[in-house]
Amino acid sequence: MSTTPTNLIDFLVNQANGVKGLADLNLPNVPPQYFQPIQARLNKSKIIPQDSEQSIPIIDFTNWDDPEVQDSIFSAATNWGFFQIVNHGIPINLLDDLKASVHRFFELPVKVKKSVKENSPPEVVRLGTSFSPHAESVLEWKDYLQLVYASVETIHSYWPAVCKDEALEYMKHAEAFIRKLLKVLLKKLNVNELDKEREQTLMGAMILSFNYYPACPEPELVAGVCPHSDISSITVLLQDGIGGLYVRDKDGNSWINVPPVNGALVINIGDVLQIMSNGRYKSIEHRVVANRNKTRISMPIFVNPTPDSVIGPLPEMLENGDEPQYKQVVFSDYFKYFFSKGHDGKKTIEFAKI
Ligand SMILES: O=C(O)CCC(=O)C(=O)O
Ligand SMILES: [Fe+2]
Repeated sequence: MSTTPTNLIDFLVNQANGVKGLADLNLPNVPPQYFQPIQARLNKSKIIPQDSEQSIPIIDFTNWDDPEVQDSIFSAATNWGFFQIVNHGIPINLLDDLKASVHRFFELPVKVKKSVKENSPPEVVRLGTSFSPHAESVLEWKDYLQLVYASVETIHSYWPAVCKDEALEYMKHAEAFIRKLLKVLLKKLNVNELDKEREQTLMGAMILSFNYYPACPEPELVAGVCPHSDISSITVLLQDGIGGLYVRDKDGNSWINVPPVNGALVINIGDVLQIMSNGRYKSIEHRVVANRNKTRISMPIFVNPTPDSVIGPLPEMLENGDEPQYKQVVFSDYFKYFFSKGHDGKKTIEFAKI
């Protein structure tokens, strides 16, 4: 019978087995390095039942120019910080092809993944497990591949062949959708034009991430992802049909499921847009639970500023005399701070608070 590898971090990280390699050993129990403290676990009493009044809004984007549609986006971003979009204009078959390519990538032999890990420049492709294995006290039950949306030449040189075409095709379509959505979100903050400089600040650096959560023998003890808010301006997430994403409720103590909706994209406001909107839009905490029987995948696009962008409340948000709640920060400093610790709820944004 298999046993837990003696040097777990070496097995997971250096040998590039990831938590998928651990799950493939079919151990009956989870190694203690994955045990969440009891008070941090998501038990049923903290989950709001699915049929309750409270659920994340679902918005049809077909007529995105229509003021009513724009109002519903504004209201979702203000009151929820999370919503789902259907009819976003990205062909459904591209979403399905992308999901298939994610499975293909993670099912590659470990030696191939190890070579991806060792031979890719980290500013273009990163393969990893958990969140910050060297900085966090408890590991997360997740592997990931991050593909930076760089120049076409760089993409062709470094994105892994098994998923390159699908990922690139998806990103080309997603980029057009993201520009429209940001236009709406900014228009509602009295910013009528998305000039080149603002575009760089809002969406100058995008990362497509593949998250892989293998089936877990003891899901109640672990976290797929611990509570955190994203540092992006927005995140555009495609999830498969398994489910497992939860959003913190306004009351602060309970969690609301984001149910998989076929063909939908889950949008959440990130810290950058909370800061730029001077707190009008909310970057809400979310987390992922592991599944006992099934592997789950999700594919977020982190729509980030370029590293040298300076982030702060938009002048338009201070015109009527409102006090700024946040100072100006360089995005690369904010990014470094986020990764210098484990996932830690809404703590990162303290870095920018006045
Ligand atoms: O897998 C998910 O549904 C969400 C993942 C997530 O929150 C993240 O990668 O930041
Ligand atoms: Fe997230």
